This record gives sequence, C-alpha cells and structure tokens, in this order.
Amino acid sequence: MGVLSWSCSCGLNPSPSKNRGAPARPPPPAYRGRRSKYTGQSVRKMPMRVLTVGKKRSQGTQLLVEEYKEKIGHYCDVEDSLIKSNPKLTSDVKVQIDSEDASMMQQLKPDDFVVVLDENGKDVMSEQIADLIGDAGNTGSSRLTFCIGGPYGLGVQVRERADAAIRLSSLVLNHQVALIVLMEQLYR
Ligand SMILES: C[S@@+](CC[C@H](N)C(=O)[O-])C[C@H]1O[C@@H](n2cnc3c(N)ncnc32)[C@H](O)[C@@H]1O
Repeated sequence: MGVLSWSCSCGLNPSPSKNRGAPARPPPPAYRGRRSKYTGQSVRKMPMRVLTVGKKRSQGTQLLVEEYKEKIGHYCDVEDSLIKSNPKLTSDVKVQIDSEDASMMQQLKPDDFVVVLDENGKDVMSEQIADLIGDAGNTGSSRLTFCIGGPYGLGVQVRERADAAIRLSSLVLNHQVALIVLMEQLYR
C-alpha cells in the first residue's frame, strides 16, 4: 500500500508519486528537536476537512467536534463530513467496506492532500502532525482531507489514494474517539 509511506520533513516516509512530482526531501535538521518547524510561523492557510464513516453521532461526540471546529476555525477553515456507514444495509462486510470506500472516493478531489487514519499507519507525535499540515500546504494541494473509516475500517481505494497514513495510538479506537483525538491534535 503506497500510503503508509508519505514523509516530508515531518519524518514520515516519502510518497513522491502523490506529491505532484516533487522530489523526496530529507528531513531538515530543524526537525530533530521536539518542536514543529512551523511553530510560531505562518504557513499558507490550507482548508481542512475530516471525512468520517459512521452512523449518527452521539451528542457528546457532536458537542466536542463542534467545540474543536470553532477553535480551529479561528486559524483555518475546517469541514466535518459524515459518510453514511453501510449504505447498502448489507450483512456482507466486504460489500459494506467497498460501498463506504466508493462513497468516500466520491468526496475526494484530485488535488486533495489525503491523510488516512489507520491503526497500522505511521506513529506520529503532535509535532509531526503540525509538520504534516505545514508540508501539505506546500505541495500545491488545495485542501487537506483526513479520512476515518467505519466499523470495519477503510477500503482499498481510499488507502491507495492516500498521501499519508497515520496512527494516533497503538490501540484500535472507535471512529468517534479517533475523530475527537484528531480534532484535538489539529487544534494543538
Ligand atoms: C473501529 S476502527 C476500524 C477498525 C478496523 N479493524 C480496521 O481494520 O480498520 C474505525 C476507524 O477509526 C480509525 N482508527 C481507529 N483506531 C485508530 C488508531 N489507533 N489510529 C488512527 N486511526 C484509528 C481508523 O480510521 C479506522 O478505520
């Protein structure tokens, strides 16, 4: 899977093919410290979007998502989209994953910088997420899109389309929990 391999200076592995032809760059010395190289600097404000597969959210989740959206909204546009899980109401897990995968692919534009959240992705520290956001803004992409899978995870097409795959924890998280952790990290 090509995705588990993006890395600009945030220390994740390079995926030059998805990086619109830009050559892979070695991590700059600035990254060796714990602070993001973008800390305190202004980078191009890149709109962000989070696509989550799921059913109706719990009130608690929705409240927290709204709270973080408002906080992040002071710095950049952030959109939160819920993709209906299991649109075909099937009991066949593969059919469910494939249909959610197709719905998610429809939401992605060619110039989106796509980051999938995956418990098998690259471990990232908060500073690397900040660098990822900063680096994505320098790829010529028009939007940074994060994808969170449903109960059975993300499908093949979205994984292959992704420019990066990150994991937030060594634990498998419920998709609503993954969304809140992501939003909190985006704000951080
Ligand atoms: C319940 S999990 C799906 C688990 C499923 N076994 C799978 O194969 O992906 C729902 C979604 O939450 C996200 N997720 C769960 N744990 C995660 C973690 N530790 N790091 C990043 N994303 C995670 C992923 O996007 C995942 O597709």
